[in-house]
Amino acid sequence: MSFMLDDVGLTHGNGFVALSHIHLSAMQGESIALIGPSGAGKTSLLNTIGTHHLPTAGRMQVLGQAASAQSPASTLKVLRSRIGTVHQAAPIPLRQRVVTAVLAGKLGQWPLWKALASLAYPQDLPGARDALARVQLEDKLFARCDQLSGGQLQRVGIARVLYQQAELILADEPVSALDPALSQATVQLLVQEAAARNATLVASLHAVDLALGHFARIVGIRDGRVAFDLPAAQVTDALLQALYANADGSAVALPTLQSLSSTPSDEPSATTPIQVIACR
Ligand SMILES: Nc1ncnc2c1ncn2[C@@H]1O[C@H](COP(=O)(O)OP(=O)(O)OP(=O)(O)O)[C@@H](O)[C@H]1O
Repeated sequence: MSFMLDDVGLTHGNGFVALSHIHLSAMQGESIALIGPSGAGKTSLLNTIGTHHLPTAGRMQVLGQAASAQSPASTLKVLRSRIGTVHQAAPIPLRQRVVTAVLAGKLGQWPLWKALASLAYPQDLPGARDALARVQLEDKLFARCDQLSGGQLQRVGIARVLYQQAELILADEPVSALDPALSQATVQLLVQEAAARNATLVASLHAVDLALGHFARIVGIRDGRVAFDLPAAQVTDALLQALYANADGSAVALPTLQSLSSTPSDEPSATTPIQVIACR
């Protein structure tokens, strides 16, 4: 078992209930896409599995370890070093060099002396170069992060997780800053990487076609709850319509790679039809 959430709830400090009654588990090596409308709770769920938020209700186990608000900080620190996270906006100091940002993937696994030394003298140039080559950024090894575009920075965040070789990869909208072709290639890279190392991958995606095209298991999230948890081939158009429907029940066009890339805001276009090609 990679993780198990048993009736988990998450209430934020301001009293907002972001997640309720979540039952979700994954075997080691599974790849899962989280989909659902904006504000549904996908990021909250990923942050909870990653132990950055701890459940305020229910029980959670991650990588064989119980994780709760009562867990010792040292236990959570070790656990987090085994989890790789790709953020929507990579939390990378902009003055840092790309090589340092990638090598930071293993800071939690290295002894303190090596981690500190790596800040001044990068400790594993070939490893960083390899990871960057996989996201087509080999030539940016010594660039400063503030010289990169938003999409390049997002790919540096992905290279960092590839370098980390985590047992559990949590990717929160990992391709939101990439064009459709690069989005496809990058999601495929993450899925292939996880499969090759038997790592578990959970990715939240706005584009429904991207999720259905690359992931065997799809979890729909709405209003902080699991709306469905199904093999991609069993996710019907009716389920998707219900997942994304407006609060008054009226239908919306489903968000696709194409509609999202041609719409400046994160609102899906009202006209784009979706072509569902399920992953088998
Ligand atoms: N730290 C916080 N404190 C209070 N409320 C929060 C906090 N973080 C998130 N929320 C609220 O929880 C709800 C779920 O947010 P979340 O970011 O998990 O949704 P999401 O499905 O990832 O959305 P999106 O697709 O737009 O990124 C939202 O209403 C959000 O405003």
